[in-house]
Amino acid sequence: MFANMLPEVTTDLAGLEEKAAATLSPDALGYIVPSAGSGATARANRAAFDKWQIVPRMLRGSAERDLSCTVLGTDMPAPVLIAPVGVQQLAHPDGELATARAATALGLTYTHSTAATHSFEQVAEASGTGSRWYQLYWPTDRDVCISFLKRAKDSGFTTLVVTLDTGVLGWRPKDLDRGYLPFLVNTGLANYLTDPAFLAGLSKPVEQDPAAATARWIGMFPHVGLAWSDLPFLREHWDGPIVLKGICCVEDARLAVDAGMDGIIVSNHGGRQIDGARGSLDALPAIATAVGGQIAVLFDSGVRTGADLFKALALGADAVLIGRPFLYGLALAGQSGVEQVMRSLLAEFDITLALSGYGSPAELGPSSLLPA
Ligand SMILES: Cc1cc2nc3c(=O)[nH]c(=O)nc-3n(C[C@H](O)[C@H](O)[C@H](O)COP(=O)(O)O)c2cc1C
Ligand SMILES: O=C(O)C(=O)c1ccccc1
Repeated sequence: MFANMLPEVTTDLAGLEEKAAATLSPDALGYIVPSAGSGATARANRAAFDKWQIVPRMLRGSAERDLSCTVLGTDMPAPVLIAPVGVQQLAHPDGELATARAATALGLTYTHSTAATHSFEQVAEASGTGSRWYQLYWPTDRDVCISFLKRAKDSGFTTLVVTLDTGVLGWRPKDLDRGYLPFLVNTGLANYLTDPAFLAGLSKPVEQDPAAATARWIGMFPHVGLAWSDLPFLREHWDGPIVLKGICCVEDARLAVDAGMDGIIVSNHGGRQIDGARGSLDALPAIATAVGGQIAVLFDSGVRTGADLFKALALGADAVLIGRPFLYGLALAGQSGVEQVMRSLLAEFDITLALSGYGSPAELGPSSLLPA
């Protein structure tokens, strides 16, 4: 009888990458798993978690834990979200639709990437009553930007996440050596190719001149010149909460507060952008101390296990985004794979809380950890 209780996707969260790697095409593998340059930032992300150890407390546990929380008006069953990840069809043919469905099934918030392989409207339908946020890659074309914001709002995306660390794609040798741009562009343009403002800039239908569509996208994606003074434009065109993604230091966190932002995501993009950047978790404590309580402080990069969730929350994160692990679940078993990975993460987190003497994530704090 126990045979049908065996998990389809491994519960070994730290071993997911190896399992998923075996199912991915060489293009997908080269794109999803590696990081920028020599991989130093990705290693720093993991090393940052190993610098902290959990201090378990005895005889004060709660028989029932309550993991729920509210972040920027979004109710969450646990302080965990699905990170924005582009081109998810590389991992599985159902792509973002499977991920959005899995998020809805678990009550988790799904964050829709501008570089998705399914459009706002398709994802909204798949997500149904589920909670959804929208991640903006701010196009240099003003009309396309405004159109994206409007479509996201009309499709029920409640919070805007603005990614600042990808003004241009990082130096990724594993992709560059395979000449990866065509597959990235061919799969990752769903939002653009369904956008009236994007299509209005093309002189021929896309089918007749796909290269022109690609060129238009390449022309508007890089946005290195963005400045703090550009942010009021977003307030004009977005009436919900706005969160800046990619914050790595206290100075920028303070500027986000000064700019009237509602939250930040402390993140180095999973090590995919700058090679040799500091570990994301290394940046978190000082940022949380400086601006926590004034704006929402979210975190990602390098989280792999429930114990990692515990550490990030103890160091001041209000909630944590999960990147590659859910993508590995998607690669292994589509919607069900995403659900299994996220369930495992949440279960391990709950067990870690229980064993350490906590009844809820809000009880975690600096005294929950000691330096290793
Ligand atoms: C394949 C892949 C594609 C990504 N695409 C996006 C994206 O479109 N927008 C974005 O803001 N971040 C993107 N990210 C970064 C994630 O949102 C997140 O910051 C990162 O994956 C967290 O690190 P982790 O993978 O170690 O959990 C992507 C990450 C991966 C692995
Ligand atoms: O690869 C990424 O990390 C990413 O953010 C991205 C950027 C452009 C298109 C697709 C994904």
